[in-house]
Amino acid sequence: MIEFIKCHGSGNDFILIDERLETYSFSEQDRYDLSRLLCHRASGIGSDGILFVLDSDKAEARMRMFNSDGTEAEMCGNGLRCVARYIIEETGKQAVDIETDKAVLAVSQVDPIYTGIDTFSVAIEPVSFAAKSLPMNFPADEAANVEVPALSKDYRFTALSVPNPHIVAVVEDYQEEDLAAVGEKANQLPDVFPKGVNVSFMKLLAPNKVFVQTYERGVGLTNACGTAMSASSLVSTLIGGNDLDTPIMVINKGGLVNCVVSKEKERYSIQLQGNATYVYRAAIEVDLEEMTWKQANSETFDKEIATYTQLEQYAASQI
Ligand SMILES: N[C@@H](CCC[C@H](N)C(=O)O)C(=O)O
Repeated sequence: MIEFIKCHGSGNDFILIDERLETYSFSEQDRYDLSRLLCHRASGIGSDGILFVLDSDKAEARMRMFNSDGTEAEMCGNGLRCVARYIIEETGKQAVDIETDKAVLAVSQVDPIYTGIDTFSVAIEPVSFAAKSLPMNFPADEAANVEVPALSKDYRFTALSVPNPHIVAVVEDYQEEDLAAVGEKANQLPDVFPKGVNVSFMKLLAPNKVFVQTYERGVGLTNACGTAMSASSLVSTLIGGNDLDTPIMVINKGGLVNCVVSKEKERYSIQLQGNATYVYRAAIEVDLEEMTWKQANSETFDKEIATYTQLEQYAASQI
């Protein structure tokens, strides 16, 4: 029997499982199997990934994030906001640290980005433009607004890790199929991106306002990707579209977030601020040998779902 919360950040949806609550004692294979079984949109619960919450000796808790294909990511921005809410509500503190794969990150509850939406801010770091940090095999140390001939002749990309790997193209307009095709191809080029890569198309809408959509490694097209919106905000700032230390409104297919890009002694960091909405809480019986599951009970969060619909409508009106 596994208890979980179905939640989302900007429509990027997750199954949050607190491994500390029960003695689940998942093995690495179990986490891989659970992700493939439960995230499946047709035969599972359906989600972009699973957020496992664990004990930490460095922070209030630890987050591990698995994509729907069972691979583990170094970081997940929208997911971290959901885990931030969970731990902040559990501890009653307004700010805590959460351990992630590559860093211990500060998270806090902040002023709402939209009326009635509890809002959480998470640090997105470390940031690196070194091609090897993704890793990306590229003839120069950095790939800033470059053509990647093996990938596409139509777009130019900037590569950065935050710390999961991203490439961002600034586009005027695009068809979703084009993003899907480029994203799929990028994740079939192990000679260029040995660990795969998240691919984003960003439109500059106005000063401090952008639209971002992402083909996520291990998932495919998603409503939003928090680390991608953070990476894109940084890229847009570097090309002069946005200001440092100023909220950038990032519209996405599932809503909107604010990203604040800062620079201290040549080091960039980003604050990603947005919703962490609970959709329902449930318990399921899972048989990992048979790879089957069945739902035992559930409780939905109707009020916050309804409030989030208003934010979605507002976001759509901003494009
Ligand atoms: N949706 C996430 C990122 C999830 C991981 C990504 N697919 C990867 O493999 O790096 C986010 O909100 O950042």
